Amino acid sequence: MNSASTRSELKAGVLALQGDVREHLAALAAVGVQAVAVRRASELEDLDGLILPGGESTAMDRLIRAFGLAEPLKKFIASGRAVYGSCAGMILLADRLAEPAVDLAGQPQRTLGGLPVTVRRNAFGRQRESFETELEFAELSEPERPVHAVFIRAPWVEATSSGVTVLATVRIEGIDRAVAVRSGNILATSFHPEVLTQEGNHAELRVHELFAGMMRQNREVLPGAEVSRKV
Ligand SMILES: NC(=O)CC[C@H](N)C(=O)O
Repeated sequence: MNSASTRSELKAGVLALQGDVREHLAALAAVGVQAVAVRRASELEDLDGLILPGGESTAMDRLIRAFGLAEPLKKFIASGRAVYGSCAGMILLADRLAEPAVDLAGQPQRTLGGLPVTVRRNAFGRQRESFETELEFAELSEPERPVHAVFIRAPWVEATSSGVTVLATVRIEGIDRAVAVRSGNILATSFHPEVLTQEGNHAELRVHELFAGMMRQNREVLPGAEVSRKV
């Protein structure tokens, strides 16, 4: 039997259709999690968790539909296993988009949903398309040490429903904008802790550690829940 609950090592997938897949695979490996690229529904079966990487959410949405992955991914998210979306991944996890992109046929982009928030794409405006800053981030190890956060045409969380915890904010024009949130098994950040700095180190590994902790906790909450883990 090859189910998540019978393996001692945590195993996480990174959706590998588009975006910064390699960086997330490397960050997971760096925190001691077995990491695999996911392109097919069958590859979701024995995972403890899944990362939706940064990239371009409209392109990812198109590829998700083209590969028949929308329903399997929605089921995975609903199964309670840990899911983490960075940047475009946050957009894909949002239940609602403030201003979804519209394709040539006039169709608004769709999301997978699961995270009960409203997300605004490319929210920081032209002057701040890409920037780096130090953030306070709740729930991380060494909470007094700020997170080095890299934002690239990033979204923010504009509104949250109850049950959503805001873990980090950035103050823009006097308003604190949520850039890291958690709701149950779902974690999302507007920024990219997985990217490499000029020194070749990950910008931040503690977010992936938090994600690994969510996977570990899940194993305790859902011991031997093989049936519900099947996607
Ligand atoms: N770095 C990113 O993932 C950017 C997200 C991108 N702006 C989008 O809408 O999908």
